[in-house]
Amino acid sequence: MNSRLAPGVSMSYHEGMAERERPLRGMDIIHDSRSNKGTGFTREERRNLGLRGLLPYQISSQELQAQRVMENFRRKENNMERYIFLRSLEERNERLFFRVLMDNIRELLPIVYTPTVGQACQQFANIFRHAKGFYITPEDKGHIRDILNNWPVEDVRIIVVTDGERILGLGDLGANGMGIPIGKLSLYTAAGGIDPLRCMPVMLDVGTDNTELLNDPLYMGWPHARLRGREYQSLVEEFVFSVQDKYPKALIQFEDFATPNAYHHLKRFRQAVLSFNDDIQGTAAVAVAGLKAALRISGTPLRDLRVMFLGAGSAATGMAHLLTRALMEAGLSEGEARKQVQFVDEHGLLISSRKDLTPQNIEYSVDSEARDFVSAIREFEPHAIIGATGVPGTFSREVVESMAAVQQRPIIFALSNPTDRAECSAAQAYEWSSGRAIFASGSPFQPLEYEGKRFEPAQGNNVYIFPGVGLGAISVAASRISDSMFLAAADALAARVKQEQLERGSIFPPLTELRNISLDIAEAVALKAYEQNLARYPHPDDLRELIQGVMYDPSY
Ligand SMILES: NC(=O)C1=CN([C@@H]2O[C@H](COP(=O)(O)OP(=O)(O)OC[C@H]3O[C@@H](n4cnc5c(N)ncnc54)[C@H](O)[C@@H]3O)[C@@H](O)[C@H]2O)C=CC1
Ligand SMILES: CC(=O)C(=O)O
Ligand SMILES: [Mg+2]
Repeated sequence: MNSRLAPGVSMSYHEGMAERERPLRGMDIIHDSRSNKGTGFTREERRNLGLRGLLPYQISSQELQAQRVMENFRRKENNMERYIFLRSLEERNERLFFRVLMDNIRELLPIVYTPTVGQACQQFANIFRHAKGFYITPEDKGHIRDILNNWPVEDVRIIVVTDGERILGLGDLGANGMGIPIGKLSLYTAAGGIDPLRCMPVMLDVGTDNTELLNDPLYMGWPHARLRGREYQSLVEEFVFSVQDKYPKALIQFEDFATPNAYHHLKRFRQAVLSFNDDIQGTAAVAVAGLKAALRISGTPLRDLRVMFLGAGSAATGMAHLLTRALMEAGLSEGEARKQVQFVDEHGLLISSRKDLTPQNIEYSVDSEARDFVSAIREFEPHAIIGATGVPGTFSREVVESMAAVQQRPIIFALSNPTDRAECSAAQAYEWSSGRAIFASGSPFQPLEYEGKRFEPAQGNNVYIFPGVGLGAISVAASRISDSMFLAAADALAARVKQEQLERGSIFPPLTELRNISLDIAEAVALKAYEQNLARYPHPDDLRELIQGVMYDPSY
């Protein structure tokens, strides 16, 4: 039993959580999205809360309201309209929004998340209706702790923060990137069962180098070139330590930072603060899980696995790092494991003589005659290629055919988001490999038929990982997040893949299982936290029951 408690950290998840809630009545309750039930208020509630006369007569069950929402949703003409519709629903009736999202996750995920959320970020200023989330600019320097008091919640547990510089594969979107923390946190609630009240989306609005945005009169961010260097780092530092002071139990998820900053923040804060980088670490866990499931199809032992990454930025190097750990668990030395991983980036194979390698690249650089992607594939004969470039078309026909020539069941992960940035489509991967590819993509592709056989392409996205990691970490008040937790998360995810799914070529469990997947991952992460002496709450009698007990239920 571990009962080390940090200052400000109480003995259990619920302790200290009660917010000073003002009793609402009448129109105020209807205008309060957290309390509002719309036509769902019962006759008695209508009498007691001063609602008589303010609502149409009929009382709708939440199920009926959800049905009405989905009918309206499906009538919308395009995905942006659907996105706006869902966000507006959230502003009116938060519980109904989450009910609908949880019950229709397959249909709604591509709207609140990739690909549509990418488009929503690009048009953020045009579709803006209602402030959501917390914005920090360089003008707040020295005052961040103060202004955090403006946030109306006393006990925040999950913060997703971005500075908007690398939004999906769409580049620098400045303050418009706020759509990403908002979207990720919707999934923390829908998949990870985190009460939305405990979630805080944050935009570190340090400007943008996107001149199109700077010249757009509708752009709403701090209208300057990006703050860089020391001033930038010290703003991030002030933010992190202000959050620690105000919310000592909160987990900070860094999201969509440009790679040098992503690694800088990870290195700077991972030991000091409960935090992780989703693009580096969450993506890594989903990739390792996907690879382990794919090897069940191809029959290759994990210790033999050779992987070639296209792209050598935060996502790819994060995956390589965790994969190396997984290979070491399978019995290889670190040196042997690294030899089974290679990278190709926009300048070709990462060879030791190159002068442009980052610290994360150098350890994987090789001595080879091959330079371009296809010749590197022919020489290395990888079992898997994993794309994280943000550049569509980079898994060309020649690339896929080369993979099909060296492997009977080539593993092809085109992980870049949104859909129009994917390295190749599902149809291309199946067609160019004569139906032999084991395929996954960051954004969803529809099921398809190839030569009479039905394929259900899997979505290899960190959405399978971060909600469970966050839930597990905060359920036991972990003091930090370790690599072993991500390996445990990957194993918990891979364990949920059933044989019949593998037969349809799908290497991740159905998205409809996201809540149970997150629960499994949370349990695995929490167990690791106890094992590594990183949990600050005492060990409960039944860990799974404890975690399940804190999961948010939007029903009324
Ligand atoms: N599926 C998922 O869960 C996730 C997907 N991603 C996606 O991964 C992509 C990359 O993200 P980061 O690694 O953070 O970006 P990054 O900018 O750090 O890395 C991009 C890498 O691609 C390389 N590259 C660019 N053009 C290339 C080309 N034509 N051929 C080969 N390599 C090329 C660059 O040299 C760089 O190494 C994004 O599209 C993002 O949406 C990121 C995180 C999670
Ligand atoms: C999924 C994700 O985190 C990304 O594309 O950046
Ligand atoms: Mg991301």
